Amino acid sequence: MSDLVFFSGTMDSGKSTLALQIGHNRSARGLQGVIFTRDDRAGEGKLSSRLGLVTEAVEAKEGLDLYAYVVAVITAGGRVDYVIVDEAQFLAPDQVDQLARVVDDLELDVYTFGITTDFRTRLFPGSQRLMELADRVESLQVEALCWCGARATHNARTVNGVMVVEGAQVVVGDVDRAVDEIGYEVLCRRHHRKRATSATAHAASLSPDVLPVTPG
Ligand SMILES: Nc1ncnc2c1ncn2[C@@H]1O[C@H](COP(=O)(O)OP(=O)(O)O)[C@@H](O)[C@H]1O
Ligand SMILES: Cc1cn([C@H]2C[C@H](O)[C@@H](COP(=O)(O)O)O2)c(=O)[nH]c1=O
Repeated sequence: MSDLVFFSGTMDSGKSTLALQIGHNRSARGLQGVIFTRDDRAGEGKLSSRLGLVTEAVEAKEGLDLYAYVVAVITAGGRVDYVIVDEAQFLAPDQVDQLARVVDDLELDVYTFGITTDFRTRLFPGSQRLMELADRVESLQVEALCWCGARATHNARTVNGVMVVEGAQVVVGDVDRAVDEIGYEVLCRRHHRKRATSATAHAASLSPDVLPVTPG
């Protein structure tokens, strides 16, 4: 029985690393997969992890029919044993339906990886459709942490270290950007609600208002 699996987690929780590991373990046993990605930080047609590993992938551009692509590979004499999709939050809902068809009609396992919610805590359309259709939704074992030490559950977008709540849903970026660039920071829900990033929390702790009063 084949499955559509959605591995979801915050940014920086090891999703791309796991995608690469799943692909590696299968190819080490002679299996062949199709790897899709969309808007990876490393560039078009790349699946990259912060651990430094990167592999070639098919860019799942807007309008690419993922089911038709896999069928075309098989029709051309290629072998497909499984499908991996990274940055799956960026897929259109139709493309997720096409992946479900790959599972049901071609009887292939499809492993998808992505963040569920955007910087405003709203579901990405692709992630919403995955949660609706997936046979299994799996959380990553290596949890990312908020600056306070709690488990990070949400993704904040930052400019100069300050959390912003206006802007386009999709802005490709990373968690370790220079302060003057648009960046991201993972936070627990409490600190996402309070818009308290590590930079603003650090600044507040240094503020004279909250410094302990010393006698004399
Ligand atoms: N220098 C490092 N040493 C060990 N682990 C690292 C290092 N840099 C990044 N990582 C690990 O890589 C994870 C991010 O991996 P990645 O697959 O790129 O995440 P995601 O795809 O979820 O954004 C981090 O959570 C951390 O566990
Ligand atoms: C929260 C949020 C993120 N993004 C972008 C930023 C990155 O390019 C990817 C997530 O990649 P990762 O491998 O999980 O780190 O998504 C975005 O476009 N909009 C957002 O709201």
